[in-house]
Amino acid sequence: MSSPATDDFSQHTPMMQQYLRIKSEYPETLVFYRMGDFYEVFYDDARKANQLLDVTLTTRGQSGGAPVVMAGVPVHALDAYLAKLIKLGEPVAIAEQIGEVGATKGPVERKVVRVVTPGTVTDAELLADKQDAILLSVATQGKTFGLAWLSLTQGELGLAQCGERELASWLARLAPAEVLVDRERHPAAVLAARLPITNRPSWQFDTSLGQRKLCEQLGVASLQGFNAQDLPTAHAAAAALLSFAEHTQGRALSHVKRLQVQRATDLLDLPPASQRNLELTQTLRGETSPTLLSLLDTCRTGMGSRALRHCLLNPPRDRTIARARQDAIAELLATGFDPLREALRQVSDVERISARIALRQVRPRELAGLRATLQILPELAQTVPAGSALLDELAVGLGASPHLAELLTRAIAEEPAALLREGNVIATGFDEQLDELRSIQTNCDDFLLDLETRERARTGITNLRVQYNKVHGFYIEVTTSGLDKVPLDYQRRQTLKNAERFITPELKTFEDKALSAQERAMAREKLLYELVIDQLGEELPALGRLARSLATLDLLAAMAERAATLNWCRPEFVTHPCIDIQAGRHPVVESRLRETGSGEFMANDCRLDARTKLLVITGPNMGGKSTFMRQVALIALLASIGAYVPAAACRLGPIDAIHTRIGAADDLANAQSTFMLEMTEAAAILHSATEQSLVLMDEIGRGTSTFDGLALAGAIATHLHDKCRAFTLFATHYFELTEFPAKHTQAINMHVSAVESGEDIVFLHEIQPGPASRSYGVQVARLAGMPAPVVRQARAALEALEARASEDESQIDLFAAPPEPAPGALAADEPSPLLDALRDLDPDALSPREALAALYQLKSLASGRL
Ligand SMILES: Nc1ncnc2c1ncn2[C@@H]1O[C@H](COP(=O)(O)OP(=O)(O)OP(=O)(O)O)[C@@H](O)[C@H]1O
Repeated sequence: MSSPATDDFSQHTPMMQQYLRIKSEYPETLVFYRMGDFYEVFYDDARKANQLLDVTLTTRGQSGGAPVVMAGVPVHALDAYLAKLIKLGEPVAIAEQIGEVGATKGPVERKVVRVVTPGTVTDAELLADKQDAILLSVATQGKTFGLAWLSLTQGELGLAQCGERELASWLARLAPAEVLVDRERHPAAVLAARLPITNRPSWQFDTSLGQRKLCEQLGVASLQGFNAQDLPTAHAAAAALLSFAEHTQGRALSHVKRLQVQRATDLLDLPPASQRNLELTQTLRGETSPTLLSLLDTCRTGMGSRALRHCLLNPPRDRTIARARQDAIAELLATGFDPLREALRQVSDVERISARIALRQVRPRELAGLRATLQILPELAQTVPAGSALLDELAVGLGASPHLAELLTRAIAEEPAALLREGNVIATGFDEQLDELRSIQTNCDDFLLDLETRERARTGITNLRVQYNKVHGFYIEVTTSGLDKVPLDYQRRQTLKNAERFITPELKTFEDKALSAQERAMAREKLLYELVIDQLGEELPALGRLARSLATLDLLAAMAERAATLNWCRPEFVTHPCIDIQAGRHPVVESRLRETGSGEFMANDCRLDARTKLLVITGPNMGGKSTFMRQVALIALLASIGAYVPAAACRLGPIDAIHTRIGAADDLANAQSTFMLEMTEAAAILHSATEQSLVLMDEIGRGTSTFDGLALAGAIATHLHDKCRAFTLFATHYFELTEFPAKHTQAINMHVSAVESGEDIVFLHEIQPGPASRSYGVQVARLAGMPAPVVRQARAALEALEARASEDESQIDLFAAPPEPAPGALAADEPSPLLDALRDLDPDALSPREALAALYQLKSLASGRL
């Protein structure tokens, strides 16, 4: 049968009634119901578990007149199963036994203690070491989107608001593990990003509820202190976010005390296409290496790796942070970073351990790891060079809480058991009562030996043995041959094939004492552990500071190491617009060449400034155009995060965005053809690029017929040059575009060089001024192993085409200013201030004087004077 309806519980067994009640509160979530050493799942959940986890379906007894379909997973294997389900985007509610067994009539009390979802996992085993799980909530109000996100392990909240066009960038930048949306409204960008979605009821996306919850969470009366008061849509998202996070953790989130408001204008805009095309964290094939991140990440800790990924995807526009990081890296390079990196090897993941302390899920061995980290802090601090403001500040962060190390040393055993319920977690000497209870257990062996000797002497049974097992407790075992000597005070406990087992009043008294001592020791240990967590909980802010200091030190030391190993230089920031790179290299291509021994990378300059804003780059396929363009973008990005860059020298003015339009595969899943995708991305760039943006356009227009493509490429280049005035690298195979600079003062021609030797072609990968002389497509095809007859035919056809083209003298101006549209013929999507003003007018709300003023304004707009 499928899961029983919720209203007929009474026909079920008491245990199934309890289960069904719990399940009715989590109808859309798999419920893991604890029964002794197993978590059981029932009915439809069991069938799902059978499919997803390959666990065996069974039936057990009857309840409500039908067999109970169930499946189970052993408690010790829970993490492995959870990891699998989380990967599949399947949330799990964990119902534990919270009452004493046998304390009440009927089944032992059970309660859902937490719900594990992709965005709210905190278990070290379930999280990727180098990536944080971000839970994001998206609210929609009119055309505004509100974002609120939470990293449970970092204890940090984020808020932002954006328009529809920017939403995709935010999603790409945050890369959430789970997105909460109003079940009535699914924003298109969220669907397109194909992220795991969790639906929440509409009423939870409420602005005033969000404000209240945020204030409560942060312990403040107003959000003004965080500069977060004027973000109503983000507050609505926060309402749903905080409710969900509390619901999954089954408790308030006491450690979440930091709030960061991000405004799109604070960050360098890196749209999803740029992240993808520049292969920042993933290759175009979706692998994690080789990418910029995989090359940069030599961090020694998971905290450092996560901080590095975060800073790579969130480059600030303001250069203050970058300058501070550069100073720190310079200091580390001058003084040496190896001792610091060596010390960082011994550091455990303080960030995640702190979160698990806050959520009261921390395991004994994690506390032992925290203790070891705290103990080496003084030594680690010695390895941080002085002299840079940032390093000095971070060194102070390491000085946190010496008494915490002392508490953990006193309280936690040197090598604690993996789980609290295994005992031997609290150190000897920490608590008198616990020591006493434990000594009863240790003395147990002595007592049993002593009793055995005494009883052998008393009864004359020489092979009599005193023993213990879990099921029958303590007993005296006598083999059949000795049974006639058994005294009267021996009471039979169990009969075996060749022996009998007995108990005596003395042994019974001892058993009661020993067993209760064990139970009491266990309970005492649990209580003491909770008290230690309480004390640690009070130090969470200090632990948070420590985690951030360690993460940043690791990140800076890794950046210094990369700069030294890969021979990178410190970029200089200037206030005037320019991108001036001397002997720049593509870091990933360069290291690949080195690894595979395929030769040296050819370094190239790039000079863009107020006078030269657009480079038309031509040259043969495989010549290195894409590599050159990407390297310029990567260098600009690396500089923005404060890293050194792969160049001999580099000077950069302000940059607000990196836009890229580079060939991509068809996006079949979103039903977009290659050409449609190309135009959509190009349109987005033309709409948002500014004078401070860097734009890479690689072979725009190649997805359609030659004339269409050429015409579009010309018009797009003109728009970028005349209207956006962005720094643009424009690679193209259309030779006609080499005419562009003749008519556009801020554009110049560049080409990648190649030389012909006989029928072959040799790529020099050198960027030189001027247009390319020809495209060498046929030679490249020959290199690629094209059959000789095809190459011959193509060469002949090419010659004929070139001859015909040179006969046709008629010239078309590809770059002429666009003709004015006929009056009244505005395209539907073309912005018109006149129509906008007209639409905004509400005639019923105007006084006669206002109506007259409005009429004048409309007339001015119509004549183009406004
Ligand atoms: N500066 C360089 N030094 C050494 N090798 C290079 C350099 N630039 C590119 N290469 C090598 O040449 C290959 C092709 O480069 P790239 O893809 O940039 O060419 P392209 O001109 O954009 O070609 P296409 O027009 O076919 O896209 C790279 O994979 C790399 O191995």
